[in-house]
Amino acid sequence: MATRIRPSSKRCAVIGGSGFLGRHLVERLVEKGYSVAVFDISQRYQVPGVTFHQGDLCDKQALLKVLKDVSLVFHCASPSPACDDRQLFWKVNVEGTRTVIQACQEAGVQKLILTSSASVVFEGTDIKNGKEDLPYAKRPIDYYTETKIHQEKVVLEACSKEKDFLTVAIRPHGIFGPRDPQLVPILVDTARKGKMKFIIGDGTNLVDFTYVENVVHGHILAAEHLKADSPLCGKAYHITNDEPIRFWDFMSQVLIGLGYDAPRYHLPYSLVYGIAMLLWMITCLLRPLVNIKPTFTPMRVALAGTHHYYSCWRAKQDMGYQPVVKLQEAIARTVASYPHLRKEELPFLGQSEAFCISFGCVFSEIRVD
Ligand SMILES: NC(=O)C1=CN([C@@H]2O[C@H](COP(=O)(O)OP(=O)(O)OC[C@H]3O[C@@H](n4cnc5c(N)ncnc54)[C@H](O)[C@@H]3O)[C@@H](O)[C@H]2O)C=CC1
Ligand SMILES: CC(C)=CCC[C@@H](C)[C@H]1CC[C@H]2C3=C(CC[C@]12C)[C@@]1(C)CCC(=O)C[C@@H]1CC3
Repeated sequence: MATRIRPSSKRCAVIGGSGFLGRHLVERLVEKGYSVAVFDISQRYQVPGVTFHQGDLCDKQALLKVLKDVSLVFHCASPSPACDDRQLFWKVNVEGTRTVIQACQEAGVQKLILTSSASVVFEGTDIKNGKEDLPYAKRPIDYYTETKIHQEKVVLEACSKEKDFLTVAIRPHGIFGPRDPQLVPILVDTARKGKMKFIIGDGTNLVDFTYVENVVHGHILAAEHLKADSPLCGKAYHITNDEPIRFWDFMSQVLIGLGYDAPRYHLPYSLVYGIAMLLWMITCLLRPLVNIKPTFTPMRVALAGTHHYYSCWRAKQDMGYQPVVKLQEAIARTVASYPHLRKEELPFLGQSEAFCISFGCVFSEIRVD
């Protein structure tokens, strides 16, 4: 019988390595002396020593070519939550992840680290210091979350010491940092349209925002601690900054840092959530005709108006996790990394004019892409 030669434990692949988190992860892995192969549907950068493989993770043959001499795989690919395309989420996050597992097993990969999401337990109601044993959301708010739940289950169930295939899921929350295509750009876009004048709810809700380097640190620690006799096998781990902050204070600090005004007028949470739900249903009905993308989706409103912060005690205990960049330093670095999103000086608008325009915008403007 032919014996399989084990690839070095420092040979790894990052599926989704062209993305925001993926690229930060690749850069850190290279710094730490790993040899890295990136697998992604698109290539967006080049790093010396990193090999790029363009392909769809639903294509097992394409994956096998990359995974054949790799012992460790990070899977951080997903369609953007903003696309709200149920079929695509199922195809990539659930079916595609099954394909990733099969390809890993066939290629002899020993460890798979999944980027899941703390949102897998979020149903739109308060979560305070949530632990990993909270049940999965029975009624997930959006299709993205629905498929992240299935994806995490599939990966954790595949963990098998007998098959020499170990898995772990990292659940970050609200990742931010340089090059993020989502949080800061959407926030600035919303502010530029005059829609960021309102605080949803009383503004006291605490939330986790996690700096990308801390998320990367959690992934690498997980990879290095995942062994057959370790408690990590088949488990999920919250990775946060461990400094919950009021959602609206975080938004205000980023906005002010970039030269925009902080939101200050309050709107009742249930009113905004109801309107967001109604708008979402209308967009679904109209979808065969036009693709409308409302800024305030039910998920975003729920995230903006409720407490949702998580304990990372399990990661501290099992893998020695501690955030490496504190929140205030992380916000300062992030703001400094977006000079192109700074506010350009515009003619002065009176406070009452600004209020009327913004109030109208929030509820009436629907963007047709
Ligand atoms: N951004 C956030 O706040 C959070 C993100 N996550 C998770 O972290 C992971 C990374 O997210 P981001 O870096 O923010 O997203 P991103 O959109 O920047 O990166 C995702 C990458 O996946 C690639 N991809 C998508 N479909 C693919 C396919 N079929 N085959 C191969 N590659 C494919 C994309 O091209 C992209 O490069 C995702 O799994 C996401 O669910 C979890 C919690 C919070
Ligand atoms: C209310 C509003 C329009 C605020 C602008 C910022 C939002 C776009 C972000 C605030 C919290 C973010 C967040 C995610 C996406 C961007 C935000 C809604 C995720 C849904 C991304 C994917 C996940 O797995 C969970 C994230 C939670 C926080």
